[in-house]
Amino acid sequence: MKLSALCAAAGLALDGSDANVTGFAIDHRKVAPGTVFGAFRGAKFNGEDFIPAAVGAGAVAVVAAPEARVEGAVHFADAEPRRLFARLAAPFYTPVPETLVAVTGTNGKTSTVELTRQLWRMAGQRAASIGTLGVTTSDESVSTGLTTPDIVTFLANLTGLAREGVSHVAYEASSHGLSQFRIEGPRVRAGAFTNLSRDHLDYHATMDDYFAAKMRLFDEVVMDGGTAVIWADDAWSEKAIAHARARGLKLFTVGARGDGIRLVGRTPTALGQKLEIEHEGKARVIDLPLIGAYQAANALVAAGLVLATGGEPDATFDAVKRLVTVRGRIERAAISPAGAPIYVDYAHTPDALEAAIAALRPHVTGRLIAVFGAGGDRDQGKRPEMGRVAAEGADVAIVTDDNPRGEEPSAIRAMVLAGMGEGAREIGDRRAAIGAAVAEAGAGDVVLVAGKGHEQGQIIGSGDNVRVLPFDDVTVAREMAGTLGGK
Ligand SMILES: CC(=O)N[C@H]1[C@@H](OP(=O)(O)OP(=O)(O)OC[C@H]2O[C@@H](n3ccc(=O)[nH]c3=O)[C@H](O)[C@@H]2O)O[C@H](CO)[C@@H](O)[C@@H]1O[C@H](C)C(=O)N[C@@H](C)C(=O)N[C@H](CCC(=O)O)C(=O)O
Ligand SMILES: Nc1ncnc2c1ncn2[C@@H]1O[C@H](COP(=O)(O)OP(=O)(O)OP(=O)(O)O)[C@@H](O)[C@H]1O
Ligand SMILES: N[C@H](CCC[C@H](N)C(=O)O)C(=O)O
Ligand SMILES: [Mg+2]
Repeated sequence: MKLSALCAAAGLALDGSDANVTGFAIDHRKVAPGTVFGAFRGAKFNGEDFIPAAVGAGAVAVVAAPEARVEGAVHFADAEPRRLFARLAAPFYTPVPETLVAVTGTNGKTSTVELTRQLWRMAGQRAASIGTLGVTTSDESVSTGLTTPDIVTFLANLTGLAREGVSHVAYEASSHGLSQFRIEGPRVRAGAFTNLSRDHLDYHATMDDYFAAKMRLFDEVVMDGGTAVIWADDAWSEKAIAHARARGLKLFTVGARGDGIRLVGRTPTALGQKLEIEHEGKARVIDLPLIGAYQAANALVAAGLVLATGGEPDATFDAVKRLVTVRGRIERAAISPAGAPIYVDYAHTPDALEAAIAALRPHVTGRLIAVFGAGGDRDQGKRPEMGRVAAEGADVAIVTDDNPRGEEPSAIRAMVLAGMGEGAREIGDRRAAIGAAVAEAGAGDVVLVAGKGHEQGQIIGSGDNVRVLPFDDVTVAREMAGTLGGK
C-alpha cells in the first residue's frame, strides 16, 4: 500500500516523497524496508533515539513529536504521536472484524470480554476476545504478554482474526492501553464500563487521572453513534454516564439502577445464582451457573454488549444460563481432604478481594480461609488496603508472595500486614501458604487463593535479572489437596 493512499485514508497531507509501505513498527528492532516507525517517548526509553537506526533499517516514514529529528524519511509530526500513528496504521490493517466492542474498568474486564465471547459463540457467531488471557477464539488462546497489547500487535491480530472469519471481537481497554493509544483506529460499536477502584496509582497520579484515562473510551474511542454499556451501581457510574452523554453515545445501563437491564433480585444457589431481571419491560428469571455478585455484574454487562450490537434478547438471556467459568475467576480448583472447596481467583486490588470474599461468603458454613499477596513494582498504596479487606472479610487470612518482581518480598508482605490486625498470618512461600490453608480447612470451610488466577508463573527480579518460576495456583491447590488425601 502506498504512503499517499494511507495519508488519504487518514485525512493527512503527505509532506515528502511517496513510498510503498510494507508494515508498521513501534520497536526499531522490528523495522524492515518499507516500515512506518512510531518513535515514542516512553517510561524507560525515548523512541526518538532509535530514529536513525530505524531509517537505516529502511523505515520510509517516522511518526514522532514535532521536535524530533528525522532525516531520510517522511516525518509525520504530532504532539501526540501515538494517536497519529494509530490513525495512519488503521487503514493498513484491513479487514478487521465487523463488530468490535471494548471493555474498561478496574476489575471485570477479562471476565466481561470472555463472557461476551461465549454469548456470541452460543448465538452462532465466530467470536474472539483479546485481553489478559491473550487472543482467545473457540480453538485456542495465544498470550500477548499484556492486557491491552501494543497498537501494532492489536491491529495485526484484528486483521488475522478477520481473515480467519471472525466477525465479533470483544477486547480489554486497560487504562495504560487507553492512555498510550494502543487500541485506536477501527470502528468500535460499543464500549463498556464495569467499575473504578484503587489500582495503578503508581502510573496515574490520582484517581481522577485514572478515571480520565479510562473515559477516553467514551470520549474518543467508541465510534460516533455507538453505545456505552455502563454498570450503574458503582460509585463512578454517574460520572461515566455523564461522559457517554456528553459524547452523544447511546446509553445502556445495567444493574439495580440500570435501565437497559435492571437487576431486580439476586439469590445465591448451591452452584450459581438466580437472577431476576427486567429488560424492555419484560421480567425474566435467569439461573446463572457462576457464583458471586461480581460475576452476575460481568455477565449482565456482557449481555448488554451483545444486545447493544444486535443480539436477540430471548437467545441472549438463554445463553447467559449456559455461561461457563472464566479461567482463574472463582475457579474451583480442588476439594480438601475434609471436603472444603478451594477456589482460585484473580483478585489483586482491594475491591476485587472484597468482591471475591463476598462471592464465596454465602457458600461458607464454617470459616473462609484466604491466601493472598500483592505484586511488586506496582501500586504500593493498595497493599495495606488489601490487607484490611482480607482481615475484615476472611476468618483466616494468610499473606504470601505474588510476583515480587524487583522488590524485596518480605517488604511487600509487611506493607500488606500493616493493614491487618493481630491474627494475620504470613507464609512467604506461596506453595507452603496454599498447603497450610488446605491442611487447615475443615468441613464447611472454603479456601480462597487470590491474586494469580490464570497466571502460570511467579515473577521474581526485574530487568536483566527477571526470572519467571513456573507456578499455577490451580495445579498447586490440586497437588496440596491430593497430597493430603483430597481431590
Ligand atoms: C508502563 C507501560 O505501560 N509500559 C509499556 C509501554 O512502554 P513505553 O511506551 O513506556 O516504552 P519504553 O519501553 O519506555 O520505550 C519507548 C519506545 O521505544 C521503543 N524502543 C525501546 C527500546 C528499543 O531498543 N527500541 C525501541 O524502539 C519502544 O518500543 C517504545 O515504543 O509500551 C511497551 C510496548 O508496548 C510495553 O511493553 C510496556 O509495558 C510494560 C512492560 C508493562 O509492564 N506494562 C504494564 C504496566 C501494562 O501495560 N499493564 C496494562 C494494565 C494491566 C491491567 O489491566 O491491570 C496492560 O494493558 O497490560
Ligand atoms: N465487576 C466486578 N466487581 C468487583 N470485582 C470484580 C469484578 N469483576 C471481577 N472482579 C474481581 O477482579 C478480579 C479480576 O477480574 P478480571 O480479570 O475480570 O478483571 P480485569 O479488569 O481484567 O483485571 P486486569 O486489570 O488484571 O486486567 C476477579 O478475579 C475478581 O476478584
Ligand atoms: N494487570 C495487573 C496484573 C496483576 C496481577 C498480580 N498477580 C500482580 O502481579 O500484581 C498488573 O499488572 O497490575
Ligand atoms: Mg484483565
